[in-house]
Amino acid sequence: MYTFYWQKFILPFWPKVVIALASFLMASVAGLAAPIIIKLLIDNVLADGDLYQLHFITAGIVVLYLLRGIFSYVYGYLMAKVGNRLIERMRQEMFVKLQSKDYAYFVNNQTGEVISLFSNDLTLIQQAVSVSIPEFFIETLNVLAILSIMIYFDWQLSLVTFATLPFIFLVVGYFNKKTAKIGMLMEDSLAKVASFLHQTLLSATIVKSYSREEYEYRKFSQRIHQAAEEFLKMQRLNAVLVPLVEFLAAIGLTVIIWFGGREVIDGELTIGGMFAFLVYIINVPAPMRKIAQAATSLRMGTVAWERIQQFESQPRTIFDGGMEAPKGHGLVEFRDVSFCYSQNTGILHHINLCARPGEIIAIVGPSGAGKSSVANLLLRLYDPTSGGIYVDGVDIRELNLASHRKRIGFIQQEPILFHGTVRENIRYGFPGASDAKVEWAARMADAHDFILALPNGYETPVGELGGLLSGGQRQRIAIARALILEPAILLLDEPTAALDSQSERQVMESIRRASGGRTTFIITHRLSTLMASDRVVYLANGCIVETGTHGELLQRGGLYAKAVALEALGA
Ligand SMILES: Nc1ncnc2c1ncn2[C@@H]1O[C@H](COP(=O)(O)OP(=O)(O)OP(=O)(O)O)[C@@H](O)[C@H]1O
Repeated sequence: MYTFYWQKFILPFWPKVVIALASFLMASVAGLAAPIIIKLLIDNVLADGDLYQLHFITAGIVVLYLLRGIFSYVYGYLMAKVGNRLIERMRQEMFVKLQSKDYAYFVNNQTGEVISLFSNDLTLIQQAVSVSIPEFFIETLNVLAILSIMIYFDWQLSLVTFATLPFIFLVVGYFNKKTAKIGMLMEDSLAKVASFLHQTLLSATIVKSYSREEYEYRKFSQRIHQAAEEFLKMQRLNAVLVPLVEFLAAIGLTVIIWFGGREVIDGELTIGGMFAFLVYIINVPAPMRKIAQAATSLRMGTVAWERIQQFESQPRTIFDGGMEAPKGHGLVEFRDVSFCYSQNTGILHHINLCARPGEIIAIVGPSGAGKSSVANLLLRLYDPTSGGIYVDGVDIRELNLASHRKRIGFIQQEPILFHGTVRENIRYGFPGASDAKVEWAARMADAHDFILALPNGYETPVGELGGLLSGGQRQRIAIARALILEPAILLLDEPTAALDSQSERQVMESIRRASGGRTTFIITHRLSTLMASDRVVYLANGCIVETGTHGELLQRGGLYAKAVALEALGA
């Protein structure tokens, strides 16, 4: 945390940080001077009845507090500015890191917890860095300065008064430890609430269709109740801490009145000196509380920092090969490919497959056979455990990831459209595409006519995740979005599974048109799609068990023919 503080906060912003800290020091010095002025006022001005000095000192007090106000403002403003800038940079850096994460990271981590890293954890770091660390050091200096001035004035009275301080330290330290512990639990609970909320938003249709609102409400309430309980515990601790510290400080005050009063009566201390002492000791609890709060917030910031470190340091497994993908026709070869996800035993075994440009290959098989895993490997979301995938004769691990993926038009069962217009969505992968190109892609995907019939044509907003369009329309826009890059390979994972038969016909028509001249893989269980393919690859338990045209495989009477007869082609 401290290396981070130095490298990310002090070094890049040092002029502002130095001015801010200097202002904070000046504001503290102005605060420290006040009791000395009170002493002057009582011992010299009031005792001598000097009216001129009284005016002078009164004006001095106004100026002193005005300066204190100005310095506090400069400190607060500059620190907030630097803190915001730091967090802005960190968010940008984290976003870049997030986008470069392996696909496996997104599968294995809860979205809400990742969002919480970007919101809660960064806010904790901002608080620690721009408020707590400077406050911790400067308020410590402040307390030390108060104590030194007190010793300078009257070391005996100081020592008697200080006898109460260790108790204040002990109490503050104890509460500090407890609050930090609860604070961390609270952060965890809040991250879980965020995660739950995110899942609820994503699954709104399921919750509604199963009428599980009450059940989800109860689960949400449980989580939020836990976070609220922890928050209450924290507030209760603070509520005890403040009066306790004030009580201990009041004991110090009583000591000064008793011991200092005797010194005044004996003529060893002036009345002004005793007042100055009282003002100083009254001023001790506030910085002590700030130190304690700063220490708590520092601890929470450190935990948040560790969580972010963990997020940033998770190793990647998919590396960019660096080589630009050569312009080719999209000849795809799986050469003896085997694969397993980290926690699984073998998923794919010795897959050998060659798909030529212009060919439509249907991948079929029972659920869990490994069909989507084949797609994941071709997209390089994962790498094979052994063997290799070659496109136009080059191992895809040697290629630049983006240039490889841009050659593949990937279409999923449930296409994700972004909040924006139809045109923006089609242009997503090719921001510089002309309107004519967008229209070309839409025509190729058989989407142009229905787009023109929308209220604002290509400028019609598609709604959150494309919710304002029908499933078939969303799918055809997704096909247009893939086609605008003129990919050599089309990869379709159950593109019509979620559609009714009329939408399926329309989408199939657009796929047929789109696949012309490209190497096309369709993972499907629809018979109509299978019959349109040039070759069927039947997968079972991660192995290719049969391959041939639909007709050939039916004639062979093997597993595929049995699956067709039983209408069990996998999903
Ligand atoms: N990200 C993952 N991490 C670990 N295991 C996974 C992952 N994705 C899939 N699997 C496992 O790998 C096996 C093959 O899954 P895959 O999704 O490739 O099958 P599929 O044939 O496409 O199935 P379906 O037709 O049901 O979609 C399954 O046993 C599944 O549990």
